[in-house]
Amino acid sequence: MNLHNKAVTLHDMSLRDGMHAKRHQISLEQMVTIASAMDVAGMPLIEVTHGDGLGGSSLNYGFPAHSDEEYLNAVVPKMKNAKISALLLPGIGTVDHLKMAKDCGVSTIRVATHCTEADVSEQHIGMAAKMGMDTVGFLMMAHMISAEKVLEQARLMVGYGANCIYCTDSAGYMLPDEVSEKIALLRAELPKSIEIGFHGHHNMGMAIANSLAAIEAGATRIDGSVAGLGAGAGNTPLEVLVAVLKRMGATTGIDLYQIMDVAEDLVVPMMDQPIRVDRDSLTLGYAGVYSSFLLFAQRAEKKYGIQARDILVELGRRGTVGGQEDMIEDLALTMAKQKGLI
Ligand SMILES: C[C@H](O)CC(=O)C(=O)O
Ligand SMILES: [Mn+2]
Repeated sequence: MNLHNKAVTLHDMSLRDGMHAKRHQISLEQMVTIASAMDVAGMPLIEVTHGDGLGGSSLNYGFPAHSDEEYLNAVVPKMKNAKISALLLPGIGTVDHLKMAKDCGVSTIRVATHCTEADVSEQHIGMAAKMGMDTVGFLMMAHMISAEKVLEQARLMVGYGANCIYCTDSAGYMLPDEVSEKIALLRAELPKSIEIGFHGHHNMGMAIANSLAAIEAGATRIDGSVAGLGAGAGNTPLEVLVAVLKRMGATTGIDLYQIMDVAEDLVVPMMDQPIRVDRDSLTLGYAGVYSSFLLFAQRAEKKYGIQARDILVELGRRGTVGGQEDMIEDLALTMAKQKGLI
């Protein structure tokens, strides 16, 4: 693979996807300290919001330690070079949330939909683009559909005004060949002015390999998390990706030793549990399940005595997608009744 002199924009998720792993309980001080250290290390883009994006605070998704507005107002003014992004899932985040984020100084808005539902992003993408924001269409659970279907949905988002399209492996299910196929088709068929991005999860141990496959196929924006802090087995560990890209001659603008230190000294000590490929997170990848379902399934295991792995396999078999968090407890209850446990 020849990535010599290839410029890659890395985008940190530890303070947004990592919110899932932290049950949305990151303090303002932790947000500011970690974001500031990443800024100094040269991280160009950092995402800050509830794990489920703007407006995610709810019984269904979990109540955070602070509101999105509080997090953004704490972090944005402290950034010297890094830009701050916010995620928005139409139906959870509203147009008012979008305006609030813009007023707080957010520069990049990432409008996320299930991979077959790009049509619900028209209003939010349209408004973000009109406000002059870097506007990203983020197609989640992209393993569930063919490359041609991803392209069809991406074209809708581009038509609404997105200047960048993400192929998102929310379940950490994809293997490098699938990433290559999907990214290559997007790159070949979308206008050259549209950037392509990839967001991976490490549930099958493939996050670095998949990110490299994405770059080789034409992606220029790659998501990851310092120390991998993210849902499931976490996101692509950025300090590792920086080291790999450096060895391959690609450029990220990030200082390797500084980002290693952010991972080791700031992010790892904040983890509530090790973020690793274990039997439950591996099951997410193997069965193609939305990564943020992990802690919900583990809580249901404690409550109803059904193994999280069995719950996750059944969620995969049923083809559940993001937004169906309330089904997890319901399913565990049904399984427990069937087994005569309650
Ligand atoms: C709301 C999800 O956590 C977005 C994401 O990071 C993914 O689909 O993966
Ligand atoms: Mn994710």
